[in-house]
Formats: sequence, C-alpha cells, structure tokens
Amino acid sequence: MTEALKLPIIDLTSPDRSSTASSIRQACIDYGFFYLLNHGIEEELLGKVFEESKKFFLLPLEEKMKMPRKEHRGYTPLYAEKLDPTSSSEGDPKESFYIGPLEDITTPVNLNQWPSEEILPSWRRMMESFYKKLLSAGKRLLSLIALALNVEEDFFEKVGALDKPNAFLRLLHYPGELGSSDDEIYGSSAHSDYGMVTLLATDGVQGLQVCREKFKQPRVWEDVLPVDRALIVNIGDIMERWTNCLFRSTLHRVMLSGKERYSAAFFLDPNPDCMVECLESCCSESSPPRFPPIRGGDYVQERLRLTYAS
Ligand SMILES: O=C(O)CCC(=O)C(=O)O
Ligand SMILES: [Fe+2]
Repeated sequence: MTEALKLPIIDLTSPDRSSTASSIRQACIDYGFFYLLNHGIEEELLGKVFEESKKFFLLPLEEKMKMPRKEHRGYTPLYAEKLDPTSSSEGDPKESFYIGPLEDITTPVNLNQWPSEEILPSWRRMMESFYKKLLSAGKRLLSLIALALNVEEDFFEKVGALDKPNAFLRLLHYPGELGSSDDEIYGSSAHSDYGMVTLLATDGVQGLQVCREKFKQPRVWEDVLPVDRALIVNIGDIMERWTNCLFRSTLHRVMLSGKERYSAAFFLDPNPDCMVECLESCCSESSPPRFPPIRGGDYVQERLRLTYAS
C-alpha cells in the first residue's frame, strides 16, 4: 500500500520572491520534490508535445532504430536502460527519446537526431520549442533556488552552470500491456536523477512514486499524483552535492498499472566544465563538505556509464 504525498506548490511568477524562495528551501529539505505552477509552458503546447511524442513511439521499431541513442541523443528501445544498476531485472520496460542541447557545447556540429520531416513534419519544431521553454523555466527556477540557498540569485550563472547547460529532454513511453504476471512492475526502477533539477510533465496517468528515506529499510514508497497544469520538479544529485545534502535528491520510480503512460523529463545539468563544490552557505566547522569538488561533466558521465552498462 502506498499513500499520496501532498507536495508543496510553487508559483514561478509569484512577485514575493523571498517567500517563494523560502517555500522552495523547505520543499527541497523535506521532499526534494515539489509542484511548479505558472512555468510558462502553455497547456496547448504540452498537449501537442504529447501528441507528437505518441506519433513517434507509434512508428515501427525499425524506423525508431534508425536513430539509436548516440552521445546520449536519440532512441532507446524497451529494456535498454536499467536505472537501478543493483537490480537483477533485465532492464526497464520503457522506451525513450533524448534531445540534447540545441546549441552544441563541445562539438561544432549539433549531435541531436530528429525523425524525418516527411514522416513527422512538425515534430522537431514542437520539441525545440518545448525544450527552449523548459530551459527558460529551469533557469528562472534556479535563480529562486539560489536565493533559497542564501547565495546571490545569479549564482548558477556566475559559476558557469547555465552558460550552455548540458540539458536533456527525454520523452518517455511506458507501454500499457507487458504480458507479465507480476502485479508490481516498475516502468522506471528506483533511481535518483543526476543533475541540478528535473522538470517533469506527464500525460496525467499516475505512476510516479518517491521514497523519502533512501537509506532506511524497508523502503516506504509514496505516490506523487499529477496536478493539473503543474510540472513536477525534483532535485538531482549534483544539487545534493552542491548543498552538502541539505537539499535532497530523492529516490523515485514509476510503477505501471497496465495503463499506457507518456511523460517528458527535462534534466537540467550544469555546463560540463562547471565545478561543483560545496556551497559555503551549506557547510560549517561542525558540518564539513561531504564530497570533494568535481567537474559537472565528469560526474554525469560516470552516472550514465553505470546506467547503460550491460
Ligand atoms: O516518467 C516519469 O514520470 C519519471 C521518469 C524519471 O524519473 C526519469 O526519467 O528520470
Ligand atoms: Fe528520474
């Protein structure tokens, strides 16, 4: 049995930034998760994004396999990914499509892969527009997160995290029928996200669960229900490092109920060259830094390697 969690709701456009920042601080300390309203992504665009996403996943497998995941961009088929590397299962029953930075960071050519315009004419335009709006919402949110951490609101810009951030949009499809007799099936197995923050949109089909005490056994899982017009935001491991574990990167998973589900997760990771080092406002003599400084890119690379190792 699980219970639904009543997560705090944050309004990105609230004029009272200091009170919003303190609500964010409490939400990140207590849950590492919150709902975000007035994020600037119109309902209409979101509807279209899910329509286009559906059209893509409905393509025959051989068409989708023309864009296999390369440089973390493109298509990953069912069971290709194991988010919980300690689990013995064959992989997660979900397929996804990754879109990386629209402006490339380390290469002169853009590495993104796109479905052919003949097959899906408005796909790329729609996804690029969605990506840009998510990035803008993410940047605005990070300025509030900076205030919540008692640093200057442009802190994440100043340290170079947001100068060409390594942000990935991932479209996800969890099939409805999997032909398994298990009554508990994890569409995404238990994991925490790697980056700074994740902004998640879902098609309204429930399934997301969080475990607030990742080191306690047995694990207690609570449902995060979809809230109309809200994105679900969670703190990632890099932010947990930056804040010396003050803000938590909470373990989460997706349980399948036999109902098909679509979601879109936007992982906002810092520029690969940005150094992630415990914030002064998050350590003291009695609470020294728990992690050494690390280059953002090195950290994410290692986590991805573990996820995709077979
Ligand atoms: O599909 C979802 O609701 C969550 C997906 C997720 O947690 C992830 O891709 O990291
Ligand atoms: Fe996640």
